[in-house]
Amino acid sequence: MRGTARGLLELTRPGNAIASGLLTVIGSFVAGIAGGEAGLLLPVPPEFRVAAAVCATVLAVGGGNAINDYFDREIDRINAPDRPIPRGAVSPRGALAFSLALFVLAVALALTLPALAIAIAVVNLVALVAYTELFKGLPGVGNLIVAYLGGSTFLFGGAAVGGDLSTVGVLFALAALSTFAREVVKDVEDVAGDREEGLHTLPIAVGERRALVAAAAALGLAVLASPLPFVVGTFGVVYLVLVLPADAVMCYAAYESFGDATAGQSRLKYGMFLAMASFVVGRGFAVV
Ligand SMILES: CC(C)=CCC/C(C)=C/CC/C(C)=C/CC/C(C)=C/COC[C@H](O)COP(=O)(O)O
Ligand SMILES: CC(C)=CCC/C(C)=C/CC/C(C)=C/CC/C(C)=C/COP(=O)(O)OP(=O)(O)O
Ligand SMILES: [Mg+2]
Repeated sequence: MRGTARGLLELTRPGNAIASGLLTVIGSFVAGIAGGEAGLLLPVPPEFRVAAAVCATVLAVGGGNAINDYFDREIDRINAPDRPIPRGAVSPRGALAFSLALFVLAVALALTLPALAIAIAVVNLVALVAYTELFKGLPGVGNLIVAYLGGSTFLFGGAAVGGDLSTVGVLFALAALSTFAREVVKDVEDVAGDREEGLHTLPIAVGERRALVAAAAALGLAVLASPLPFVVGTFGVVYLVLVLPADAVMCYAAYESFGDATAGQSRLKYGMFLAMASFVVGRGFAVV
């Protein structure tokens, strides 16, 4: 039983779910927490809406990850044998029921938010459910969807408080470009299992080297655009100082991916978390 509970928690990829919740908080603060009441079904105060949006994000990401592992249960015998379903900690039916329960809770919380936030939540939930079966096997399409999903957390947080989405839009682009790069590197890592399953991911369709060049180009664009929250947005100079080391880690990771995709995608994630920290601290210093 304890094994099952641990397996269920692992299915949600709690680190990613919590990080996504943090991106939502950042979106709310950057957009302006005192934002408007337009399009609300219920008269919910903005502070409660931030909490509801964060919890909806954490639950939706947890559900999205669990349903991905449900659909990937065969392929993960090759690509990820230690995941909870292939190692027997959780049954496929249990994983599916768990993910649906998380989605229902996420929708219930999203209904307390303005219309734009509800629309983002609905689009994201459809994308999360459809991703593995419909889009993951089309070259680049699945990667673009996960990139959109990662970036959309900022928009969701901003929309939850009815705030100004201009700087939030820049954060969306940075997160989406860097997530696209990492997803392509992850596909290079997974080529063996994906090929056996008949998927046409980007590296299978165009070759590993070209796919890695596309990933490096997307990451390069993100790094070049990373000063924008300072230049055209509301971020202070502390942000600029902190984002530079994050940029350096991500550039090195993209280079490393050409020799070792597993090490590259893992370092890329570390760089993205550093960038996320620079958003939090840099934005905080702009306020005081
Ligand atoms: C250049 C620049 C400043 C970029 C910004 C980078 C930034 C802040 C990116 C946000 C990405 C982030 C921390 C996302 C949270 C976690 C998340 C939603 C990850 C996506 O997960 C999908 C992935 O395929 C799951 O795999 P794994 O992580 O290997 O378990
Ligand atoms: C704001 C709201 C309502 C939702 C947020 C939605 C977000 C941020 C989702 C993040 C991306 C996510 C969790 C995608 C889930 C599916 C996925 C790509 C899981 C990764 O699975 P792996 O098994 O590592 O990779 P592949 O299955 O793609 O090969
Ligand atoms: Mg998977």
